[in-house]
Amino acid sequence: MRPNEDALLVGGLNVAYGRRRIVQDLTLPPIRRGQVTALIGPNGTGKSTVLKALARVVPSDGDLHFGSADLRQLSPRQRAAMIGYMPQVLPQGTELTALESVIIALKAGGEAGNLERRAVGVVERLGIAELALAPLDRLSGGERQLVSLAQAIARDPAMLFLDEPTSALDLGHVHQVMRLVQASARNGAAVVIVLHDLALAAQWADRTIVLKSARLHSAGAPRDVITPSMLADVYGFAASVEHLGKNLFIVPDRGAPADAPRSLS
Ligand SMILES: Nc1ncnc2c1ncn2[C@@H]1O[C@H](COP(=O)(O)OP(=O)(O)OP(=O)(O)O)[C@@H](O)[C@H]1O
Repeated sequence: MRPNEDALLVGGLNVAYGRRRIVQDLTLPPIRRGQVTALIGPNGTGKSTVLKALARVVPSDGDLHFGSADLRQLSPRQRAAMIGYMPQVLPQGTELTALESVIIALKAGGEAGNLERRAVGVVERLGIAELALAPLDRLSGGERQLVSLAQAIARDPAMLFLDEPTSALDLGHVHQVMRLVQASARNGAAVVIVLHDLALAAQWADRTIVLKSARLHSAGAPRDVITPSMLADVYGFAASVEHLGKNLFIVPDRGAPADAPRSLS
């Protein structure tokens, strides 16, 4: 693959859990700096697995390049400095405070200086300064998600990979987080965000990548990709779709066949 200074290039990606192959020979369109790319698709279709491979938290084969950097060759410290990753399932069983967890995230990337002040700045950006000294295990699900996002963005990484970062958040926090995610992209990060909420993807994403059975189904601007035929083909869901500016309305078809349980892809 030719280096592209402005994009993350993913080619011929293979990921397995033990002997179970999940992703085979997946090539994605360039994931550009400065843009928010939404990764969408049904349950079990491989979105989190792809994100983990990009974040280098699971091993993979294939090409993963960001500019001239081969992501598969990065040391743990280089990886931590370049990549911010927020997992779908948040770690449990830690007595760390929110602030300590952000300081650790800064240290992992080799940051020096007054890390406490930096960490306070990060939690303030997310509006969770009052949680700074709370042990993580005593936070609510949504609060914990906000702290996890603080850890991911703390180093202002060049690549930000977020797995359903708003799934536990209320309406106000959802939009606060999406504004922050968009600002990271506009500051030059390549952002990939797994979302189930297609309206959110339409509102905030510049590009959309659709996975079906761990394969690339389609990609492009949300209004070009989120269409009735995609919903039928990928989700088995009959609906009409209206894009009004950045707002998306999905109206299920009347008389659509009664929902039979659908097997996971
Ligand atoms: N640690 C694991 N070990 C074995 N199989 C796994 C593991 N994690 C995920 N899988 C399997 O890999 C497939 C893809 O899972 P993945 O979590 O990537 O899907 P997803 O698209 O993110 O799903 P969802 O939208 O439900 O979160 C599923 O069949 C799942 O059962």
